[in-house]
Amino acid sequence: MTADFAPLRTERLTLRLLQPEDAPDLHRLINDWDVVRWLSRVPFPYPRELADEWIASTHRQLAEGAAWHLAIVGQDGDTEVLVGCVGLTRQPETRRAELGYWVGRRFWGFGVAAEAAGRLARWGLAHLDLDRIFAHVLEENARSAAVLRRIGLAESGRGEAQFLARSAKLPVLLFEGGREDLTAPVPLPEPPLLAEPAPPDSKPMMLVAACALIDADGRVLLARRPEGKPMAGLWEFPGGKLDPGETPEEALIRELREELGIDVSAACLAPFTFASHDAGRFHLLMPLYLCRRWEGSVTAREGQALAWVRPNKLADYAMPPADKPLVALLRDLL
Ligand SMILES: Nc1nc2c([nH]c(=O)n2[C@H]2C[C@H](O)[C@@H](COP(=O)(O)OP(=O)(O)OP(=O)(O)O)O2)c(=O)[nH]1
Repeated sequence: MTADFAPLRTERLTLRLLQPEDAPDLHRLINDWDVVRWLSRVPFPYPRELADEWIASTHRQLAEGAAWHLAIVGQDGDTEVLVGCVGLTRQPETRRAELGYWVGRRFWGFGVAAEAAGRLARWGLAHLDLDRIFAHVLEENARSAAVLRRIGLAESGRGEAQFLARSAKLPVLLFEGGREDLTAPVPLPEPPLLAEPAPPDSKPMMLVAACALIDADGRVLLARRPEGKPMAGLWEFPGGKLDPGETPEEALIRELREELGIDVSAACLAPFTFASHDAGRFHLLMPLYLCRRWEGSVTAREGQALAWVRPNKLADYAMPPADKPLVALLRDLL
């Protein structure tokens, strides 16, 4: 079974598919008691053939959508260097996945694990059907617990896990987090204010215009919030924040052209309903329009995933909390 995966990059690292040629380096790095003693499912000594088998199995699991185990590689001049591995394993029948990683001893102390694990976890929440990431670490593994905290997971309890290399069940700390915990800190843009000046202790109001595009079959277009934005991975109605001085219709015409490459006229935007939602740091006010006519064909201009969804299937798509009441109204209408 062959797998395909576009490498993920971070400031210093690349996360890519493991290749058969990585086996000797992988074996050298992992066949080290100081690495293996912290890992639950890895034997010690680590047989050389196991490196080949493991690499082949990562391709199978990735092709099946069961797990994404990747090589962490760094750059030493022009040479690529294997540093460790990081993986996400889907828990069957849930929207949860387990995060795991290890880093070769000579690369410890540089923040590699947090950089790689944080990147893969955020990618998973943005691109796979996941809502929660969990992990466990040996109770005495303070270094790894610190990594998980640094990427945004919080301790959720205690348990026990079998540690193969130690032939023992040992106490572990459980960690868990969702997209609100794991989103990389993205500075929140200044929300456009509806009325100025606002009383000093009131929440800023963010005005966002959104549109349900409806095709000839009565399907609704949803777009997936890309990695790096707050709530990455959730599905939403196309649209965005109003620029200063814009009307909601002008903002939508601009956003639909920028995001989807289509031309819509104000006359084709029918006001439908609105969301008024306490979003924590601001209050979101979002008029939702319906649009059945546009020019051009809908294309993902910003690399975002798009889905044309039948009204009775809208509930299968995880959406921001503000959208929930809108979806119910839309389903009743269509
Ligand atoms: N477009 C859209 N935004 C939504 C929906 N539901 C919901 O809570 N929001 C929130 C998410 C964000 O906090 C806000 C939209 O802001 P955004 O950052 O995506 O907007 P934008 O396209 O102007 O983004 P940017 O230029 O600042 O990157 O509204 C929805 O269905 N569609």
